Formats: sequence, structure tokens, C-alpha cells
Amino acid sequence: MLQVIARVPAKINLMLSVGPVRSDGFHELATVFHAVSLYDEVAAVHADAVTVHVTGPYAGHTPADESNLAVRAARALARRARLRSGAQLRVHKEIPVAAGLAGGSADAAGALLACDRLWGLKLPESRLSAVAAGLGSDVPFALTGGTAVGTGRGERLRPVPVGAPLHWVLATADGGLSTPEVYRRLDDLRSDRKVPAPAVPGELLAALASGDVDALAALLHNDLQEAALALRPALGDTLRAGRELGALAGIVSGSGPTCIFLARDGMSAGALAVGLAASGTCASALAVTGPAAVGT
Ligand SMILES: C[C@@](CO)(OP(=O)(O)O)[C@H](O)COP(=O)(O)OP(=O)(O)OC[C@H]1O[C@@H](n2ccc(N)nc2=O)[C@H](O)[C@@H]1O
Ligand SMILES: Nc1ncnc2c1ncn2[C@@H]1O[C@H](COP(=O)(O)OP(=O)(O)O)[C@@H](O)[C@H]1O
Repeated sequence: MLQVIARVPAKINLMLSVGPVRSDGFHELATVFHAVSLYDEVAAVHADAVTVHVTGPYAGHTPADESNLAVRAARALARRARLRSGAQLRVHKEIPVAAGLAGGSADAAGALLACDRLWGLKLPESRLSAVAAGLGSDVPFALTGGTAVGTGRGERLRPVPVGAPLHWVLATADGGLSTPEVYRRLDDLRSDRKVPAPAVPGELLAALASGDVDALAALLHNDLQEAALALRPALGDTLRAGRELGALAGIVSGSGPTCIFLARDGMSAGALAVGLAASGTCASALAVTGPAAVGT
């Protein structure tokens, strides 16, 4: 029986600039998405209806019913293509849930890619991306991987070059943070401030293109960090521990609670991961590289 497998990486945000709330309730963003070498896998085989079975270390934290983003993605694709086809999906989850790493978006993108192949649709990238945007702001990037500037609510993408592989440590936390709650907390925190239009500094794109990690370290920034720290003050300890252990820089990824640390090279990232894991300030610490690619 034909089985199609898609392997989709987690994302981190190297910079996340959050602008004013729009009339549709979403915030205008300017962000740099960067896919890293931590992957979920989505496998699809023909079936009458769309169902999902979740395996892997985070299976217990992932819904296995129709609220699963992989199921919602497969159904949205079938609707868009006016198909009655189904698929039995298996999602192997290595990406922590509600962690600011877009694991659910990775699974949605994986289901779109796998079902597009399984059902022989061969939809152009632009049509898959439109279905992806209907599922979540981060899903279009999850379809592409690599590194890209995201604008609008995060769904408008422009790929950007990265001059050399980058080495990161992901420090995960026990228990996730809700993305809408983190955005709401940011709104509360800055209710008395005028919010400027979001922007990605040109210097950051130049540092990425040239592979200048020291320049990049000085430019990592996340507007949601203040809100994530307000909701989870212990993340301050994780960020301090990473810096004391020699990270070039550390910030919260997206809506958190995962903290990301930039290291000079693979050896330093490995040592930093060991130190962070021993520090008692995080649930796990994982050395990864970026940019990572989507595989089918
Ligand atoms: C914060 C970011 C940074 O990349 O990702 P995570 O760190 O959660 O993975 C994204 O903006 C999250 O993207 P995603 O998780 O796909 O969000 P969506 O499902 O589209 O929206 C969930 C909720 O987040 C808020 N939201 C999301 C995107 C945006 N531009 N403005 C918002 O205000 C809204 O409250 C929305 O109802
Ligand atoms: N396949 C899936 N994997 C992870 N989370 C999922 C999935 N399907 C639905 N969800 C729900 O989506 C929410 C956000 O999950 P996730 O994408 O991991 O977080 P984040 O937005 O922080 O990157 C979770 O609360 C989870 O219950």
C-alpha cells in the first residue's frame, strides 16, 4: 500500500516584531522564521476517512481527534480539491507541544504535503500555501522550511539567505504557553504605549547573509518575550543560565516557553546543552542546527 512520509522541522523566531492589533484580531508582524533540525514526521496512507494516530515523546500532549492540526489540514485540502478521499495519518511527535516551536503547524504542513502526494493532486505551492494560511499563521512557513522574513500575520513570506549553518540550543520547559494568551498579555503590558509598525532591521538580514554570529547575537529580539516572562517568570532563570554558560545570546522563541541560545559552533552548542540540562532551569536542552529543510 502506498505510504507518503513528510518530515517537517520546528521553527524558531530570530526576531519577532509585533505591531498593532488589526481589525481581524491578529497582530501585524515582522519576523524572521528559521527552521531547525528537530522534526515531526507525518505519514499518510489511503483510507475512507481522515484519522490520526500520534506516536513519539510528545504523543501524550497532542490531541488525537479531529482538533489535531494534521487532521484539520488533510480535511481542508480535500475540501479545497473537492475530493471525497480520506487518509490514515500517523504523526510522530519529536517537537514539544505549545512550546513556541510551531509543532502543530509542522504537522499541518506535513499532512498537506503528504496528502497532496498521496491523492495525486500536485497543487502548486501558492495553492498549498493558501490552504496553509487558513489553518494558522505559521503554517505557510512550515511548508517551506529554511529561513524567511514573515509579514502580515506571519503568512506572507520572503526567503532570506544564510551564509553559514547556525548552531542553537533549545531549552524546553515543562508545560506549554497558550499563544493567544501571550499576545493578550502583551496587549495589556503595552496598553499605555503607542505601538510602532513592525520591522526587521536590515542589519540582521546582513548578519545572516554573511554568517556573522556575533552581529547576529546582538540583534536577536522578541517582542513577545516580556509577556512570556510575565506569564512564566522562571524563564528568566533559564535565560540567565544560558548566558552564564557562554551562549552568545538567548531569547524566548515565539510565544514561548522554549528559550533559544545561539552558540559559536557545534562543539560550543553541545557543551551548552549539557550545561543547561544540568542547571535545573529547563526540562531538556537540545543542540540543533539551522536552517533545516522540509523532506518528502
Ligand atoms: C507567536 C508565533 C510566532 O511565530 O508562533 P508560536 O511561537 O506560537 O509558534 C505566531 O505568531 C503564532 O502563529 P500560530 O500559532 O500559527 O497562530 P494562529 O493559530 O494563526 O493564531 C493563534 C492566535 O494567536 C494570536 N495571533 C497570532 C498571529 C498573529 N499575527 N497575531 C495574533 O494575535 C491570535 O490571538 C490568534 O487567535
Ligand atoms: N498536531 C498537533 N501538534 C501539536 N499541537 C497541536 C496539534 N494539533 C493541535 N494542537 C494544539 O495546538 C496548540 C498549539 O500547539 P503548537 O503548535 O505545538 O504550539 P505553538 O503555537 O506554541 O508553537 C496546542 O495547544 C495543541 O493542543
